[in-house]
Amino acid sequence: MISLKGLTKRYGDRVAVDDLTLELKPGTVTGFLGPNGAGKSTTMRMILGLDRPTSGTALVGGVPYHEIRYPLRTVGALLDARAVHPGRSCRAHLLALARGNGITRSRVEEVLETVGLAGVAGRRAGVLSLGMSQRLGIAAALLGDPDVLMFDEPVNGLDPDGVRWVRDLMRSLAEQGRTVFVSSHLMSEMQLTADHLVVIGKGRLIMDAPLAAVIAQSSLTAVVVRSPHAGDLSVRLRAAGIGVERVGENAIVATGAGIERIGDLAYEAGVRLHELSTREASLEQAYQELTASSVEYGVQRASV
Ligand SMILES: Nc1ncnc2c1ncn2[C@@H]1O[C@H](COP(=O)(O)OP(=O)(O)OP(=O)(O)O)[C@@H](O)[C@H]1O
Repeated sequence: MISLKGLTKRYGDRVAVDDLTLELKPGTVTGFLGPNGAGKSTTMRMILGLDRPTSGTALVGGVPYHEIRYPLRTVGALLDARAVHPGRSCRAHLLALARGNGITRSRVEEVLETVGLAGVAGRRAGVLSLGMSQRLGIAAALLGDPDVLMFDEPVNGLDPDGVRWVRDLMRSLAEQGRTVFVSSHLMSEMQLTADHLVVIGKGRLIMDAPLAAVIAQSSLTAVVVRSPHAGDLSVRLRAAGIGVERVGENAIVATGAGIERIGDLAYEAGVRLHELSTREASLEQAYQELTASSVEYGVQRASV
């Protein structure tokens, strides 16, 4: 479990993280989303004791990171895959981390196997591809078999098989009851991986909700209705405050209410239905709506 209370970081007069209060639950993959510069890495760095909060607290399993005796056995993290001594082999890098945390040699071999680096364990970290470096970073995070795992952009540089492997790994870590906190800009991937989402913009919390709720609240999530009495039903739905768009003689797209409510209203109105289905927004669409006013470093959309 990770708990943030009023977590704030200022650099001069710039507020990188602004009063974040959150609880990240075990058994869940929580996706951490936000535009460039939103404060995701700074938040993760404060949880790991690498940056000092200006105010507020970040606790892992109820205590600040610096009070944890064997940190790698409590929280594993991948922040910057390239932050490894370039002259050290993969195995030597992991052995050095293991020694400081009371972790066995055999565990090093085990995680090398898990991340698919056993065959190149003797290779120097400095000559690894970005994807292999990511795998080494993930191995380091897994080393202490921790209950809490944090990954900053873990699929960066991975090929499609690697991306899928990370997705399956995150899911299985959560299924084992661990707390998994992962940042990414790849919305399609997050939609497949995360149960819960935390969205921030300009350091502030925008949303802390289950994935399904984030998608449901999008204005692009709608209910599609086909009925031979679409006109009558439109009047009825509008009277109930529901957004209605006619899309052809017999079809309606309704927004602002769930499928159950629309079905009930149709039933009450005695209107026969030939289709009642949900058209879900993608996470990408929901995310864009949520963060539209928080994008600092965006480019203007090209008009075609
Ligand atoms: N050491 C630092 N000194 C000054 N400003 C910093 C420092 N580290 C981060 N910042 C600023 O804090 C803000 C948040 O940065 P951060 O790297 O946490 O964002 P992010 O959400 O991880 O972005 P990205 O998606 O681009 O990785 C940015 O405006 C950044 O310029």
